[in-house]
Amino acid sequence: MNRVGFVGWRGMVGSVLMDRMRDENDFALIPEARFFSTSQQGEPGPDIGQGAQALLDAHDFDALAGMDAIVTCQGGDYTEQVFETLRGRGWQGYWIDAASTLRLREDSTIVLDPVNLEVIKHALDAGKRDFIGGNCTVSLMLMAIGELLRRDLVDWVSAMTYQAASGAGARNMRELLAQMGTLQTSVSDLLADPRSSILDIDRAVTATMRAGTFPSEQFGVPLAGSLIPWIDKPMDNGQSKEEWKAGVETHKILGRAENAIPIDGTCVRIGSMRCHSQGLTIKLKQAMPIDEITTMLAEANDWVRVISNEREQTIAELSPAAVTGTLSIPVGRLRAMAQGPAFLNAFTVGDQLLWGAAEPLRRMLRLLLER
Ligand SMILES: NC(=O)C1=CN([C@@H]2O[C@H](COP(=O)(O)OP(=O)(O)OC[C@H]3O[C@@H](n4cnc5c(N)ncnc54)[C@H](OP(=O)(O)O)[C@@H]3O)[C@@H](O)[C@H]2O)C=CC1
Ligand SMILES: N[C@@H](CC(=O)OP(=O)(O)O)C(=O)O
Repeated sequence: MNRVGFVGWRGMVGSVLMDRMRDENDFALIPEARFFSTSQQGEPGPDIGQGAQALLDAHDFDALAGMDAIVTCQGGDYTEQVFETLRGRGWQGYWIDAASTLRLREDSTIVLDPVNLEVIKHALDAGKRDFIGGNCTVSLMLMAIGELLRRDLVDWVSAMTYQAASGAGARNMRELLAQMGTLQTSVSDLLADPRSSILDIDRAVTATMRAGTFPSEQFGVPLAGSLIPWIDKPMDNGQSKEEWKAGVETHKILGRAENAIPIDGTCVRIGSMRCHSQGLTIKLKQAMPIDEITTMLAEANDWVRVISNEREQTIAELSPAAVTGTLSIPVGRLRAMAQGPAFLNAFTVGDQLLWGAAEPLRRMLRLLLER
C-alpha cells in the first residue's frame, strides 16, 4: 500500500488518531500520507516527517480516488456525501471510517481486532474493503468482557452506562466545564464561608441550574450536577439508538447471528470528560468460579486489567479519573449477584476516544500496512 489519505484528522477523534499514529511510528510505514480537509484546502497540513504539504480538498473525487486507503474521522455526513460516489466511480481502495453510517451494511466489517481479528482476516481474505470502527460503548464493553461472549458462556447482558461528554462532541465537553464553572461561581462566596449552610448552597446551585441563562445550548439541559438518561435518537421500540447499537453491533463484531445474545440496558450521559463506564449484569449459561472468570478476562487481550473486588483498589483504579487518556480497560466488581450464582456483576471503564474510536481504526490501518 502506497498512498493513504486522512480526512477528519484535525477533529477530536482525528487528533487522538494522529497522536497514536505518531506514538506508534505508523507514518514510517506509509510511503505517501495525504491530508484532506472540507474547509482548509490549500492550507499547510501536519508535518508527520514527510514535510508539511498543502491540504487537499476532501470533496475532490479525483484526489480521493488516487488513495490506496482512506481513513476518515470526519463524521457520518461526510461519509454519506462521498462514499457511494467514490465507490460508484470504481474506486477499489480500503475505506476505514469512525462514523456509524456504514457499520451495518453487509459489505462492512466492524473492526476491534483484539476481539475479532479472525472476523477481520476473514473479511480481508474475502476481498472486503470497508472497515468501520464500532460504537464506543460497544467496543469498550467487548474489550472488557468480550471473551465471555466469544466463548458462548453468556445467556444475556444488561448494560447500564455512564457515558462521557466527549461522546457528544468537543463543544459538549466545553459546555460541561462551563456548566461546572457556572455552578461553582454561583456559590463561591457561600463556599468560602465555612459557617454557611449546605442547604443554602444547594438551593443556590439548583436555582442556577434551572435558570434560563445556564449554559446548555449543546446538551439542551444541565449535565453538571445532573445526568441525562437518553443518548442519540429514539427507536420505535422505546430504546434509544445508543441502547439499540449494543445488541446489533456486538453480534456483527463477533460474527454471530443477530440477537443470539440479548443485550440491552439504559444509556446515560454523565459529567465525565472522555471515559465511558458501564455497570453490567451478565447472565451466564451456568455459574462459574470468579477465579476462572478473572483468568479468562485477564488473558483475553493486552489491555484489559481485572481489578480485584476490594474497595481501595476499586476506587483507585476503576474510574474515569484513573483511566482517561490511557488504553487500559479495567474491569472489576466481579461477583455473583443476589439473583443467583449464574448472575455475574461487573463494572468497566474505558477511554471512548481511544479504544472507543481512534485505536481500532489505527490498528486496522496498521494491519493493512503490514500485510
Ligand atoms: N466524538 C466521539 O466520541 C466519536 C465520534 N465518532 C465519529 O467521528 C466523527 C468526528 O467526531 P469528532 O472528532 O468529535 O468531530 P470534530 O467536530 O472534532 O471534528 C470534525 C471536523 O470538524 C472540522 N473542524 C471545524 N472546526 C474545527 C476546529 N476548530 N478544530 C478541529 N476541527 C474542526 C474538521 O474538518 P475540516 O478540516 O474538514 O474542516 C474536523 O475534521 C463523528 O461524527 C462520529 O462519526 C466515532 C466514535 C466516537
Ligand atoms: N454515541 C456515542 C458517540 C458516538 O459517536 O457513537 P457512534 O460512533 O455510534 O455514532 C456517545 O454519545 O457516547
